[in-house]
Amino acid sequence: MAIPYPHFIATAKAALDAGLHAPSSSAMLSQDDLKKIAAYKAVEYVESGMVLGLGTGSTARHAVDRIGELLRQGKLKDIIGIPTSKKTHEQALSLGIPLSDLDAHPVVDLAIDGADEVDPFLNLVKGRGGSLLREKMVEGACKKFVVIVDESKLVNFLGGSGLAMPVEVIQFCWSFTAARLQKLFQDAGCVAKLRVGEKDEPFVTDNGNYIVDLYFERSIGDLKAASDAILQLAGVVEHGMFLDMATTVIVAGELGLTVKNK
Ligand SMILES: O=C[C@H](O)[C@H](O)[C@H](O)COP(=O)(O)O
Repeated sequence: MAIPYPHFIATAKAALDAGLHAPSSSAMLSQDDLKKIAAYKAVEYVESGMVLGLGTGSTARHAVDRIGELLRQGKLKDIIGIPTSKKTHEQALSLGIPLSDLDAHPVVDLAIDGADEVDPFLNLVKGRGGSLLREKMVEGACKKFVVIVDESKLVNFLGGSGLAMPVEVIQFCWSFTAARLQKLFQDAGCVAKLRVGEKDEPFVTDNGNYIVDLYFERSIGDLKAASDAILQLAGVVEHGMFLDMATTVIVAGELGLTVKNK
């Protein structure tokens, strides 16, 4: 059940610190406000001394900002951040968050990150912003993975938004790999497209790879089977389905906050 904002805001110091005031109507909250509310709620899970996975994207950015702020205020101490992208690395550095990596810290206490889609079983699609491989490595190594979304990210089934399901592929013969991916899901009406960035050049990930976006007309059915089939293709590095990884999903919606636990 959703916690209505007036109640949440009256009881959550974090939201007040965020400069969010009890809304007289939900119309006062923008999508970015919702992302920020979810992010600040997630940061309540952070304790001094933790090794933290720092997510990527417009929602996770608020959580990283908040962690930096609490460190500056001395309300959090001895945090070590493991960034999931170059962009987050830069953001965390600029905030003075001490950073490390999985080589030095193979066990991560808690990761906080956004998602592009969340299904009713807390399976996710991630990577529409171009980060997925490092996210999957860091979030796969964490004891607790808190996902933060606004309610527009909720879907009945993965791929159900009609938007991309990203697959990171090596550059070599990417077109061959894209064709094989499309064939794999032809029953779901799959169309595979190379992601392009600025100047119509292929988008290149932090790891020097390309992304092939898969679009589905229908459900792909068994997600585990789909995941295994994708990963079996030589040329595929990783895909954006995060199955059975999230331990908590915090959803900020028009009517309030909902916390879903695995
Ligand atoms: O590639 C990007 C990451 O997977 C993001 O966490 C995901 O796309 C959600 O991003 P946003 O919070 O900007 O919607």
